[in-house]
Amino acid sequence: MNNNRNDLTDIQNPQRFMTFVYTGSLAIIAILSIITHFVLDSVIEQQSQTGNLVNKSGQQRMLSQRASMFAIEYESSGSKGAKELAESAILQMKSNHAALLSEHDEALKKGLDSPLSDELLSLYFESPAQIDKQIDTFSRLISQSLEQVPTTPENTSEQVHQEFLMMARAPFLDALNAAVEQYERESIEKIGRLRLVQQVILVVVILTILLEALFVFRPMVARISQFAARLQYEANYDHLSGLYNRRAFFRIAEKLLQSLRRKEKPCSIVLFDIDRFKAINDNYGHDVGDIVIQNLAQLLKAQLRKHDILSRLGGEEFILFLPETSHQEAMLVANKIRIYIEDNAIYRDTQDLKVTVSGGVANCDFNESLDKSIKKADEGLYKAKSNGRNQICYIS
Ligand SMILES: Nc1nc2c(ncn2[C@@H]2O[C@H](COP(=O)(O)OP(=O)(O)OP(=O)(O)O)[C@@H](O)[C@H]2O)c(=O)[nH]1
Repeated sequence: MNNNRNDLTDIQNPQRFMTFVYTGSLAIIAILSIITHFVLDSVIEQQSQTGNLVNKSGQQRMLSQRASMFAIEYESSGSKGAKELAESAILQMKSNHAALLSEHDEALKKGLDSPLSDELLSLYFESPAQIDKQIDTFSRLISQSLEQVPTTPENTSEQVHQEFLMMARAPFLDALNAAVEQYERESIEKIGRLRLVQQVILVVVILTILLEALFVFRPMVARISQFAARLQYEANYDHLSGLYNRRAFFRIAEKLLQSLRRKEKPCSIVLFDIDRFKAINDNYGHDVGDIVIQNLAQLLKAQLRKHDILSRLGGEEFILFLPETSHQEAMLVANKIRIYIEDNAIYRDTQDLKVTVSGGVANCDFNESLDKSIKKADEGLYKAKSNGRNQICYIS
């Protein structure tokens, strides 16, 4: 028990310490959870942003085909509806193009590097794709074609028609296809990187929880158990002798007495008190007095049966509850102990220290309380002291 006491005394304020450790650990988990939440949030945001880019770039392909298809229809039929649909497709195409390049334009305006990858920059601005330029040319050609009055086939500008048709079929469509594929590739890479970050954070959170369980919660639970064990020990045991204290003695003896009453079995009380203990303290010091108490406790314990109850009532006074023992038997036991103590040194240093004890015996009357029986034993002890000490007296 001493070891436990040493372990616990290093904590000045255990309640505050445990609250601090507990809330600190939970705070770390909370912070990591918040980070995970934000990373997840940004994965979702990125997913929707990249999805949007891929979608817009895909739309460009469809719009180029749509614009050329309705422009041809307008040329051949003069349908106003076809003209409007072609114009709307071109407008939508320009607006998508502006949206796809908005971040790039913004960065250039601020004198910063373009956020677009080298591959996309090349697709938009360099030969052979030059999407930026091709969109411009394509929309201009479509607009020119729509400006013709398509009453007769002769009015149709064959050259313009051929040009945008060629564009819509080959280089422009190929460039737009390449852009969609590039956006898709970049989107997969970006989300892959974020997923990796998210997985790393998840592993860190799980590791933190495991480490906290091992190095914070486990030792904390061990300390709480030690603390509870210590409290329980102190509530029931006398710190000097290691015997039951007065409170525990009464609780256990009362219970035992009730059961013996039911079985109508006898039991006895013995009170022991060291003779002239004050002189031991005065002559050898209080520390030696303490050792005498401890040694006597061990000696008494060694003399008793397993079910006998021994307690230090206080000072140099000990009490014994002997179940299934008549007062005659109790007198024999008490005298045997008294003689043993008288004959053996209780403390050995430069010289042997011997002590004697006086005792009082009473039987537990089933019609009386435990207190009353103890009082009688105390009268016996008083009598033994008055008669010259080192003797046991019985009071009926
Ligand atoms: N060392 C030590 N002394 C204690 C402890 N508890 C009580 N005492 C001392 O025990 C002594 C008891 O003295 P008294 O009650 O006068 O009795 P006594 O000297 O034993 O004399 P008698 O009982 O009449 O034989 C006092 O000096 C107390 O200070 C303890 O835990 N340790």
